[in-house]
Amino acid sequence: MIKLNAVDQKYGGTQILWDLNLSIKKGSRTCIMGRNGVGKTTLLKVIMGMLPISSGSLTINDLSMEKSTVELRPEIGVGYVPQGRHIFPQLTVEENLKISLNCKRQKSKTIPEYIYELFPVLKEMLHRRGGDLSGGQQQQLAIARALVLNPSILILDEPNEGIQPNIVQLIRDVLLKLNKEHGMTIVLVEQKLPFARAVGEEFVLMEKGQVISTGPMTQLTDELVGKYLAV
Ligand SMILES: Nc1ncnc2c1ncn2[C@@H]1O[C@H](COP(=O)(O)OP(=O)(O)OP(=O)(O)O)[C@@H](O)[C@H]1O
Repeated sequence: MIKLNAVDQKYGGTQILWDLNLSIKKGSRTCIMGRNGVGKTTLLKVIMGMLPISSGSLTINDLSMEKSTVELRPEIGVGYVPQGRHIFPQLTVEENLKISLNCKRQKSKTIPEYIYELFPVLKEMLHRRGGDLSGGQQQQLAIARALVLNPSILILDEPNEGIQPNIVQLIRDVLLKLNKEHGMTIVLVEQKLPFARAVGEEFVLMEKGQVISTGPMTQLTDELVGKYLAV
């Protein structure tokens, strides 16, 4: 369970998140939506401990996280796939994956086989440099790298940005499988409505740094879409 209560966040003097309240259930698939610049990425970075909060509280699995840094997230089972992927271009696919194994939580020092079952292309390209992969392959690598630590919560920031349709489908299927078969909590920022509807079972709508509506995806009405998502 991830819980934010009355969270404010500022970049220098500019306040981005305002009195933000949010509760994400264990085992759910939650899609955070809203127009460009409303604070979706900032919210994920706050959850990840990459940005400090000015006031309010953040708990993950009932642990108080306001003061804890990003390094603690893998230790408590939170995986993150950042916007833009951020893989290491000079390292091979295998080296990119093995970097996660340095985390203390990880007792085994081998890459779990199920990762290659989810993303077979990575096994074929194990010794290729990350920077030489296509955008879609890099995105698979970014997700796989987060999965190496067997997280119980996986947080993804626009995993489909600039990705071709067949890889978008693969990512959709992988996220559904991780949730349904591994019980993983999935939290994603997604702009594209069809993908959000296919993967999310809960929606969170943001506007001007606040959560203004939440509920089951089936209740994301055309009126809400028109008001808060349509450009
Ligand atoms: N490092 C920063 N310093 C100052 N302001 C920032 C910084 N990063 C983001 N912002 C501002 O914070 C606001 C929210 O940005 P954020 O990236 O969280 O929005 P978003 O909803 O994820 O947008 P998008 O859909 O375009 O990715 C924007 O006005 C942005 O310009």
